[in-house]
Amino acid sequence: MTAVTDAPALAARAADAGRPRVGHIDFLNCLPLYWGLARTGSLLDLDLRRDSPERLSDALVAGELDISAISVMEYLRHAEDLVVLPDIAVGADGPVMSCLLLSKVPLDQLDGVPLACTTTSRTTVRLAELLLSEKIGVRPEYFSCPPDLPTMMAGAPAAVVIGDAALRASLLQADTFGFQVYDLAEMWREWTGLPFVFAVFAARREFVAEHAALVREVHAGFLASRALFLDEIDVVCHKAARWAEFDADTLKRYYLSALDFDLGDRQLAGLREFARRVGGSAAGFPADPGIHLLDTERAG
Ligand SMILES: C=C(O[C@@H]1C=C(C(=O)O)C=C[C@H]1O)C(=O)O
Repeated sequence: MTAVTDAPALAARAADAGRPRVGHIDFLNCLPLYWGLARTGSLLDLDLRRDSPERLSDALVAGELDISAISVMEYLRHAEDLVVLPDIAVGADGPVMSCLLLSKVPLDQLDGVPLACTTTSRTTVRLAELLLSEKIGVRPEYFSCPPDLPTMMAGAPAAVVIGDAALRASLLQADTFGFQVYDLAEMWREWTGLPFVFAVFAARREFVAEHAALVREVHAGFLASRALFLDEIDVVCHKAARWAEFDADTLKRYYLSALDFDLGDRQLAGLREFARRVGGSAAGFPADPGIHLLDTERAG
């Protein structure tokens, strides 16, 4: 794994350049952060890469980024190399609206049936597999597919989708394709009573060791951005509705009632419960992984 071995050198180079390399999920779910970073001017202090979650996850693990959102499955696999930023995440404590299982047949009929999984997700696809095997008692034939709904549904009666593609599928395309929509965060909540965390924000451990104050600054910038977004939510949703496919009320519902951007004790309990249920040698991480949180008071 050359990329991982080179990571400290890459991190040192980035810090020399003065701006940390930060990964940002290019979905509507992370618009709150982007809005705030742009409004406060913090955006100019970051070397920001906007990309889909699976690519950002790989880039953080490879040391091509210093701080990034990372899909929880990838975080758990590389928890030893990463430090989690507290109080911020992408999750839900009930229906999330954008991490969905779509199916043309009842879920208990999915045994042995092809099920298309979006290539953009590492966590939601694992959550779907967990719920289907443990809660519903079926084992479909999972295959990866780019997040294009016609292609996914041409090859299978069911699909797992996330992000904007999932919002589009449930809000705009369900009638055309004739599937039922199952919200995976809602199913998790009913099953466990806990919130679900899909992505955390993490910094590479050696980057924190060398640039703790900078990481704390970026973290504070994220929290301030989210707060500013919430103050200005009506304006943001009206502006975003001009170019997004969804109206302002739908966006506001997504940000205020569906997504949960916190990472506190309850969310960490949800994350640990997920690790307990899916961890083991096949997953590539233990059922009880150590979660290192950034010390926001002193050096990280
Ligand atoms: C809520 C969401 O959370 C996401 C789900 C992810 C995954 O399944 O791997 C990764 C990052 C997040 O974007 C979403 O994409 O809609």
